[in-house]
Amino acid sequence: MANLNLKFLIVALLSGPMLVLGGCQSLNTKPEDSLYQQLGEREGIANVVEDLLYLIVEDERINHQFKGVDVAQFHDNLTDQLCELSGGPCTYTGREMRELHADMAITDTQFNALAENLILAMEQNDIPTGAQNRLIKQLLPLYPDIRNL
Ligand code: HEM
Repeated sequence: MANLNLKFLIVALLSGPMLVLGGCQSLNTKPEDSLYQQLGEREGIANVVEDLLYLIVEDERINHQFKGVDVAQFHDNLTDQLCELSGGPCTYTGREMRELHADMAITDTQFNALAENLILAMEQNDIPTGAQNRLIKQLLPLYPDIRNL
């Protein structure tokens, strides 16, 4: 998993699970639910971000990058960002993505590790697979800024 290519991850995330599990979604999710609602609104997103933080701390591929980070602020800002990106009534007020990550020399492996942990955190919070895929898709445009490309 550590060497997983981003493209492979995305293709796997967007095609495989959707095809295999897409049919199941309709059993427990109303099609008109917005992504924000499927994530459990701001409270649900805050729970996902909290679990993501625990997973980051355990993950030796990326935890060194987070030493000294203000955890409460990180939690608040990432929650607002995911809330806004999922169509919720939040406004991300933190610093711009490129500026924040510019000095971190983030690799593809590290980017994928964070995406993988976010998916695991969503799994832990019983977020439907289709909603997981849709959130990851919303994050893809941030990739060049976070990788400083
Ligand atoms: C889709 C991927 C990512 C998203 C959406 C994202 C989002 C964010 C957001 C919203 C913040 C602001 C939090 C704050 O104000 O404290 C932030 C900060 C930060 N991010 Fe990311 N990030 C991503 C990937 C990564 C990766 C892969 C790493 C390192 C492996 C990383 C390391 C950090 C660190 C260390 C900070 C704190 C910077 C500081 O306080 O100066 N991020 N990120």
